[in-house]
Amino acid sequence: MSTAGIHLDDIHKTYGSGPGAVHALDGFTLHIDEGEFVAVLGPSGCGKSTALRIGAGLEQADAGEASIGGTTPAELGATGGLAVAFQDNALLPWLSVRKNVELPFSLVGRSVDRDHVDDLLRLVGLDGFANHRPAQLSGGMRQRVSIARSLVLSPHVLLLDEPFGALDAVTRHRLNVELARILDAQRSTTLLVTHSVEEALFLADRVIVMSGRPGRVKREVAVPFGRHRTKAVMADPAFLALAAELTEALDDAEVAGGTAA
Ligand SMILES: Nc1ncnc2c1ncn2[C@@H]1O[C@H](COP(=O)(O)OP(=O)(O)OP(=O)(O)O)[C@@H](O)[C@H]1O
Repeated sequence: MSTAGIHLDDIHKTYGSGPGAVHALDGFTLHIDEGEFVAVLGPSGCGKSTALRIGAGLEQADAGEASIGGTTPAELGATGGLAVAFQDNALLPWLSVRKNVELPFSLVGRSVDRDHVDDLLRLVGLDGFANHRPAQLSGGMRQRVSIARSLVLSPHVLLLDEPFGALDAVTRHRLNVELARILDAQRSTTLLVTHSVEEALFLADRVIVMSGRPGRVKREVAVPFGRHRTKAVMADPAFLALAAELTEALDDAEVAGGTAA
């Protein structure tokens, strides 16, 4: 087994009980190799975030096993080896941009690496905003702070739950390019939950399509482009063909599983 690969094995998860119980995952299995980037697509409510939260140790599976290189996600998270970024960027409003990005150092009891924080702020285009508070930033800028914070400890494992979902298309694409560049330098094992087929294909080494709830892996596509992708790849006939294939698989999953969350 790889040292920092993500292993979700035969995961079952039901919320609640009785007639109102929601069967979110039923035998969900996903293995991500060390350094690999996997994007997960699926109908709304199919259990994507549930799978990610179980992989992050934020939620317990009813049955099945979540492990990362032989340890539990919670143990890895406690040492800073695992980081999560959500769409709701959850910055602390009373702290500056810099202090928000530095926060994970104190959470794991490490001294702040100011040079690394400076590098990250530069990489996400926020070096002129280090002393601003979140309320003084646009939504896209706050999202970049959140991304920088998730990367600051150079985590082995990065879990991204729709981190760009609330952004306009132009900002979203720019952040996709920035993230790809950062992950080129810092090879975190990455799981991205997204609703965007193009985002999945632009960023990932492999794309998974889940079925409607209870979610299982329904389709899997290896992305045949190297890292160092530029916008031009999105016009490549192979990219367009894969985007069409994944969109169809997603439509089929919605029809088969219904969309009620
Ligand atoms: N804490 C919870 N309590 C009860 N039900 C929950 C909870 N979290 C998720 N669910 C339910 O489990 C199902 C799967 O939710 P989940 O958030 O994993 O789906 P998703 O695929 O990420 O959806 P979306 O794409 O809309 O974000 C949904 O029906 C949701 O309502």
